[in-house]
Amino acid sequence: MKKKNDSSGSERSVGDDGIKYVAGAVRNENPTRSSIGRSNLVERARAFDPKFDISFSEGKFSTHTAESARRSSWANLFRSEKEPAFLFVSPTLSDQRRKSMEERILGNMRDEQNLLLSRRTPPKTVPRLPKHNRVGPNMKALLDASEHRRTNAVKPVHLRMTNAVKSIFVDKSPINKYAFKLKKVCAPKLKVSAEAFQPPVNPKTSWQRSLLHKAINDNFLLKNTHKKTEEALVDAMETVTVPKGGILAKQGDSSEQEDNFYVLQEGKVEFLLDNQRVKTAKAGESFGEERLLLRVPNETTVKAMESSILLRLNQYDFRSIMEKTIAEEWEEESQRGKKEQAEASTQQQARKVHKKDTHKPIKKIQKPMKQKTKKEKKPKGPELFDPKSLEKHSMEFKRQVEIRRSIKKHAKNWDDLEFISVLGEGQFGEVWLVAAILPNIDPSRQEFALKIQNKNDEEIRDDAVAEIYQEINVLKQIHHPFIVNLVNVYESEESIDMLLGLIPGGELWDQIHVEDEHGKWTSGISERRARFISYVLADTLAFLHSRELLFRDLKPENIMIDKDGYPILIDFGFAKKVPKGSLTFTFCGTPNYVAPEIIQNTGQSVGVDHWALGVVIYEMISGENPFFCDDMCQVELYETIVSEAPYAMRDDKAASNQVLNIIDKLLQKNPKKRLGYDSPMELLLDPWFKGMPDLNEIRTKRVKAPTEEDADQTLSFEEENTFASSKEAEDMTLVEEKIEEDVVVVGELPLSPVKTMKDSSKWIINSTSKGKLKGYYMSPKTPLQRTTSRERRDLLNKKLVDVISLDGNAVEIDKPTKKHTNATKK
Ligand SMILES: Nc1ncnc2c1ncn2[C@@H]1O[C@H](COP(=O)(O)OP(=O)(O)OP(=O)(O)O)[C@@H](O)[C@H]1O
Repeated sequence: MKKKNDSSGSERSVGDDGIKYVAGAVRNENPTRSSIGRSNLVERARAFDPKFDISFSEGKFSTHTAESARRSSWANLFRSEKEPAFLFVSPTLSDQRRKSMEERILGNMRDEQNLLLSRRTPPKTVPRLPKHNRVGPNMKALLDASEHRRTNAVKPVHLRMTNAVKSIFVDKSPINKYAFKLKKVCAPKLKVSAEAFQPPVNPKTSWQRSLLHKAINDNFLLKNTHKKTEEALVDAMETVTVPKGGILAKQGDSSEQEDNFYVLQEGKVEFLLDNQRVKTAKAGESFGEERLLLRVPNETTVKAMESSILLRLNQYDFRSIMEKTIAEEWEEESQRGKKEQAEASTQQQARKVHKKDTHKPIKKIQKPMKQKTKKEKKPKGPELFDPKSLEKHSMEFKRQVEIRRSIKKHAKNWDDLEFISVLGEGQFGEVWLVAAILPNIDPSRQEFALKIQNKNDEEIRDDAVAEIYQEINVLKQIHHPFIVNLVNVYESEESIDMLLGLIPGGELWDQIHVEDEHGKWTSGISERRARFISYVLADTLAFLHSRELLFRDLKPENIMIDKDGYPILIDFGFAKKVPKGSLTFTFCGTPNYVAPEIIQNTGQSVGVDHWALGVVIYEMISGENPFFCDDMCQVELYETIVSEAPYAMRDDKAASNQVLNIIDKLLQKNPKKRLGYDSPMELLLDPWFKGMPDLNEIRTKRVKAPTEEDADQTLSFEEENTFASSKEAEDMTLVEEKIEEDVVVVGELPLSPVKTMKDSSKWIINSTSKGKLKGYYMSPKTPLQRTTSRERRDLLNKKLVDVISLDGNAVEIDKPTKKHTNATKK
């Protein structure tokens, strides 16, 4: 084990065995016991994985309040007040993530910033259980159990933990999953409609204007705004002066008055975390961009270090200006497009007439031609879902209609339901397993899920009740085999409760992240299943989009798996009707899944769901989020989504070229270039879905959904799907040396020879048509991983250009049957 001291006194360790370790720690002078306990931590870490190593070093840090702890990630660094803190990183973490974490955490330690975090946030104390007068049989016991569950519950955090951390720190009770539940967010409603909004114009010098333009163009959130919008934003900013010691923002404050973005014109400000300076800003710098997006608590207090002049923009003005100017631009663009199209068609007609009948008087030619209504070209591909066709063919569909009718008759009231257990927890209440007796249905005792949503909860957002009604309205309109079935609605003074069809297979999240009996977590599902689930989801989204509905909260928690292994969409709280050709603007969704245009406020259309689908596919394959890193705060996450490519997928994950390609196409930053923007068929006809069963067979569930047990078949499900993977990760440097030894270059490689992974006695080579090797190769001796980083691919390209022979034996190469396009991730 090599150890390298850095200037902070923290240590970094690199294992000789090729496994990456990072372990650093700081502790204060009074290292008594912590709630976790250092030795306990080491012991548990090693129980999880004997190779897991942790080293410690001395350092100083100051005390923390629960508030600062709450705002930070608790995945990598743990402490409780006046007690030791530990930094550790899962050995399964990819190089890139590890590096980024190391830089952030150790870098921050060097800056003497305190990043030390608390393990738990305080339990929720507000009881939000149904009132006793509404209690059905056995409810008392359930209430007690539920109360216990609640007081012991770990409040949902917006961050994911590395698997290693999960397995060490999370106790094994069923409440644990709530610890990982991602919180959804939504911006407050605008006070006046953007159309009616009159953007303010505050006078400014030309010097101030250029300062603001520069600040806008330097800011990840604002830099892509159009010229007109940018001018309006500059106009709207107002000048504020603060004396030395004046407070611009208070830590933890989430009031409307603090929804401001600032550009510092003159002076200096400091950012205080629990009264300790963590950062300063000088003239020309900006801060507070997160407050333009959402009403979130301030991370720090911002205080003027000297008398300062700032330019300020508030959230409502920002959002209204964006919405107004972008909607206008959008409208202008579409009018321009229509005009150009009409002109082109008139000219074409005129040319035709002119050609045919040149002797006719010009006047006649100029007469507006009656435009032939061109039959819209039907895109090639499967037909979109039509509920009527299903009504005719699907027994299950008919049964649902009967059940809905029967409930209206036999379980009209809440009291007619039998409460069985809690199935899940939502933001404003719980989801219960309930049963109703329906005499005309076989069997007569039918089980459902009851989503209880409290109207008077003190934590409830202003717009949340409207959201509940919105969800009900949307679900009432749509009937689809893969969208949760709304059976009935019960309303009282306290809550609005939705009786839903029971989806017994749990959330997709639970299938992606699985804990075995030893507490070890594995993440990711087989590509075969991921492909099936994605195909069904793409079809379901196409249906919603054809109804002009955006879902806006696609994530593994909102995709349930039914008894047959099919994915069902739940939670339509953010679904919104957006007419074709229009945009919507309000920031809604779950941070890890929001598209760049949501963050940048440039208008949302179908692309936001396609982006989220890209993230979900990435997560199903890799078990990780493509943009989120364990110690990120929300602004960093948003910046990564807007500006950076997804993380390279971990090398121990099997992934075909096709899946990497579709992820790339869905995670296009520009929504107009994103797969599915022009037509849902683009998505359904993507090469990754080639060979999928007929959609009508799927919609009527006549196709058996693949299970994890079928995972082996994955590799032969299509000849052109190339796989190369090994579960044992190899250290990159070792692999590179072996390439040098083993590879003999003998000739030219014409096209893409493809073999399945099972045939691992041969090299698997996948090249582009130009003869450059890019992508997959393996041998029994050197189980190389699919290359994931561009530098590494380039390096290998140089080394493995033409035909490859292993240990002197010529490689048997099959003649390719099909030409492969775009074989690797760019
Ligand atoms: N029809 C159902 N069948 C079985 N379980 C369900 C059903 N609907 C919801 N659940 C469970 O309850 C959980 C919460 O439901 P849902 O996501 O609809 O609530 P929510 O209040 O919108 O949650 P959040 O706001 O946290 O996303 C789900 O994640 C799931 O585990």
